[in-house]
Amino acid sequence: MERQVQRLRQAFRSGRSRPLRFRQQQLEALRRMVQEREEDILAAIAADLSKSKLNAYSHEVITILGEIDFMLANLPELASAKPAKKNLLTMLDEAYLQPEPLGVVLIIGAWNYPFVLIMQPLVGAIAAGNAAIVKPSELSENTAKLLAKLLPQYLDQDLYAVVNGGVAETTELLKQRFDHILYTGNTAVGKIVMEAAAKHLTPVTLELGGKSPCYIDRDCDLDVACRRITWGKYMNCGQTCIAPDYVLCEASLQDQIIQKIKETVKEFYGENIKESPDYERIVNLRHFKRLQGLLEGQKIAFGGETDEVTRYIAPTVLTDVDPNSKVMQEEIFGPILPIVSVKNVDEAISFINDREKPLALYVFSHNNKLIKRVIEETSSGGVTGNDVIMHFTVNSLPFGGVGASGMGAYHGKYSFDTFSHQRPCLLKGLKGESVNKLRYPPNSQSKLGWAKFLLLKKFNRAGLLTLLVTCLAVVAAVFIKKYQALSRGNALLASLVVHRLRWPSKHS
Ligand SMILES: NC(=O)c1ccc[n+]([C@@H]2O[C@H](COP(=O)([O-])OP(=O)(O)OC[C@H]3O[C@@H](n4cnc5c(N)ncnc54)[C@H](O)[C@@H]3O)[C@@H](O)[C@H]2O)c1
Ligand SMILES: CCCCCCCCCCCCC/C=C/C=O
Repeated sequence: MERQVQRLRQAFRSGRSRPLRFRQQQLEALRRMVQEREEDILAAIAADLSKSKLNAYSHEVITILGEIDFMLANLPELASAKPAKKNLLTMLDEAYLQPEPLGVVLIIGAWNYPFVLIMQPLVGAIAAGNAAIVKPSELSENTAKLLAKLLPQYLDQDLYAVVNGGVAETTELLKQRFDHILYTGNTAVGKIVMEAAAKHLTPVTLELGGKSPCYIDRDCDLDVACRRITWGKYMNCGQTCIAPDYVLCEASLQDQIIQKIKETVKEFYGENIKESPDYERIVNLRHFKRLQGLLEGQKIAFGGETDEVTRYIAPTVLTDVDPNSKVMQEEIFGPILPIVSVKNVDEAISFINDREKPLALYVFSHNNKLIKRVIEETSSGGVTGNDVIMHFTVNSLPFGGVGASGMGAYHGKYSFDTFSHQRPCLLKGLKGESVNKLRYPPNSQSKLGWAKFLLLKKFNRAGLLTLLVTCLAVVAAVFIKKYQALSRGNALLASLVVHRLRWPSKHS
């Protein structure tokens, strides 16, 4: 592994990944890969998650094609130097921010959206001019194998590599020095990644999880709210980082919500959910058993059927859930939706704030003020009001967590920024030493006065007077220079000009 990282570092140092044309070519190659190998990609995702190819396309492929198109359209602007504001001491100089690639970056993906969670960060890393190693999740082994086969066929092999494997291989990989690590997965492993990164002072982006709450207000269109929640909760069989984890609402709303979600489940997946091409399965037996455990002792409003052989768990709603029960202690990451009743919005806000900061927060209400209030008085990675999941699809919004749900963010411009260093540059000329004397020793009270004026824009009367005299001296010097030049050229014309120049001074 050490040699692999060294090989990438050498290629990065050659400077090959930096020219914009090269980055564009690699992104175009990535797009070609997605288009030409679409069938293989959909088949791999389908095999990993028992997902229909249509769903694999709309959940994963669309996102990546959109991200590549965005980067290709915006790369020149994103990579360009941005002028910076200057102070009085540097107003004649050039100040700007120059984005530069970080070097060799590591991207570790999770299994639940195995293609998106590797490819979307990779697009950002390439766009920003880095070399990259990607480590797909071993739990989504079909997509992992396919990525290891396809990426080297389309991308520069010295700059981009795929490492496959589980804990042992990832542990070995994390011993190497990287210039940035973007990790997607659970919080416990996030801590392991951060600890390993700290040994090399490597910055990290941690895309973690958490329990994303969904508050439904009394003043709300429950039909619409329940339809949207049903879609976001049971998509990918609940195995979505930003799925609404649980519902908070007033007790009087519970029965209606249960009824409406039940009807929507039927509308979406039919009478026989097991037969629906749109309903996925739990990724493996360990997660299946974990989810079964979360159902124990709960009041099941509907759903709850399980089948170990196919790892099927029906869309399920739990009612009157005790906030201290197990299902409310860990991220569910499956098709189980607990409803917890609260007295009002104040109690909902306290409930959210008493727990770790979630990755997403959802509020449904006709009352915009209430939505804004919940946003104002809580914290979460992202928010969608009156819908779920959809903030993920807006690539002008950074995607990431806060507190226990992660740090840093990506998507669109934010991916480019995550994998770049914004290098501050100040370019000065070699003239202007008279001004520079102000900062050279020996120091004096008057120099300090100038420094205060130039850097803090603070001045006293004496300072103002000195400034006025200096300005006049500068103006006089310019006039004298002009006069001398003209007198050398044409004495007659010069005398006329001098006459004119003198004229206003009489009246000043
Ligand atoms: N924020 C996001 O964008 C996002 C997206 C998807 C999933 N998630 C979160 O991820 C979690 C589910 O993913 P998961 O963790 O089950 O996925 P996972 O099991 O696929 O693990 C994620 C990655 O960590 C690696 N890994 C596992 N154990 C490790 C160890 N001991 N040392 C080093 N690396 C190790 C795996 O090989 C894998 O590549 C959920 O909490 C979910 O909310 C977050
Ligand atoms: C025609 C339907 C288009 C629907 C588009 C919705 C796309 C949703 C994509 C969700 C992807 C979520 C990825 C989340 C990662 C965390 O687990």
